[in-house]
Amino acid sequence: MNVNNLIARHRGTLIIPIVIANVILLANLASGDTKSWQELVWLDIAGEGGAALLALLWIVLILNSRPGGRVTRMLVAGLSGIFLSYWQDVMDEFIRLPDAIVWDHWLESGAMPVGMILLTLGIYHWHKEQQAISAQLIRRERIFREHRSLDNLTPLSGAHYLREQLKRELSRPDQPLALIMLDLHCFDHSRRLLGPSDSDRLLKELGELLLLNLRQQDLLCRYAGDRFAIVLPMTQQAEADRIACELQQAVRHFAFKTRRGESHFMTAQMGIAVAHDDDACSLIERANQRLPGATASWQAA
Ligand SMILES: Nc1nc2c(ncn2[C@@H]2O[C@H](COP(=O)(O)OP(=O)(O)OP(=O)(O)O)[C@@H](O)[C@H]2O)c(=O)[nH]1
Repeated sequence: MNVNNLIARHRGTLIIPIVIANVILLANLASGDTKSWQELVWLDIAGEGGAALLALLWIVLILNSRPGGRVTRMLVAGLSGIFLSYWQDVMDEFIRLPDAIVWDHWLESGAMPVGMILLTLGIYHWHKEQQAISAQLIRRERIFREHRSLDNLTPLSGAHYLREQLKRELSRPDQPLALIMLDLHCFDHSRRLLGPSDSDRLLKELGELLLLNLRQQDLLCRYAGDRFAIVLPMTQQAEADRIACELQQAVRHFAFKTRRGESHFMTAQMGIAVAHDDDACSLIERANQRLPGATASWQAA
């Protein structure tokens, strides 16, 4: 946990419970008498003090794992209420307040339920937020399932994973399956123009772009170099043609930004094969051969 970073990001949110805790401490000291050593009940101090410290720790953990914003503020406000209620409880163990004072009871009994309500609302909105994030990530889930076969640049799965997945898909009888091979046009020229670092980033960003244009069930792999493979389960020729066309448009309109801030445009060529009594290798071979200018010997690394 980087404390400096945490303080820099959430200074405003952190400072409020700390200032209130100090005000409560001063108010107790100003209004009451300190208890003698013999009067202290150590079990209560440990229980209430421990609970206050835990609530404080939760605040720090939440701030450390979340960006700022409404949901984070709600969670912190809820936990702050719980923390301040326990904090006043601990004060009672050290300082005796006159019977005429009632604000300590209000603080002890009021801050806890208010804190709980705010925390519940915060958790509810966090859950909603997480659902939205999960919906975004679900398309990538297939890619991250097999970490062993990830390509270390993009990171998409490679040719080996592609063959495994094709074998699995082709073993299901009577289910149409299409494969698109997408090859960047003249990427060698782009690589020389952009340099190794920018051209690597281009491949990475292009992978992201392609993913965004695919359906949930589709699988994107980096077959080799500047060639991507897209497995389209339950897909006939017409649908595969439409998806290939959309991907081609997406690549064409992608304005990659170089480190110098210039836009670099690419085009892609497609080879589409729909499975008919194929095994994984023959389907890949046919899709590769349908790329414009393809040679039969083209193989993944
Ligand atoms: N930056 C970068 N370049 C790569 C990577 N893998 C392969 N390349 C480059 O990709 C280029 C592929 O070149 P070619 O196979 O000739 O393809 P092309 O230039 O697109 O030619 P056509 O496909 O015929 O249009 C080569 O220059 C490789 O060095 C990589 O991981 N990063």
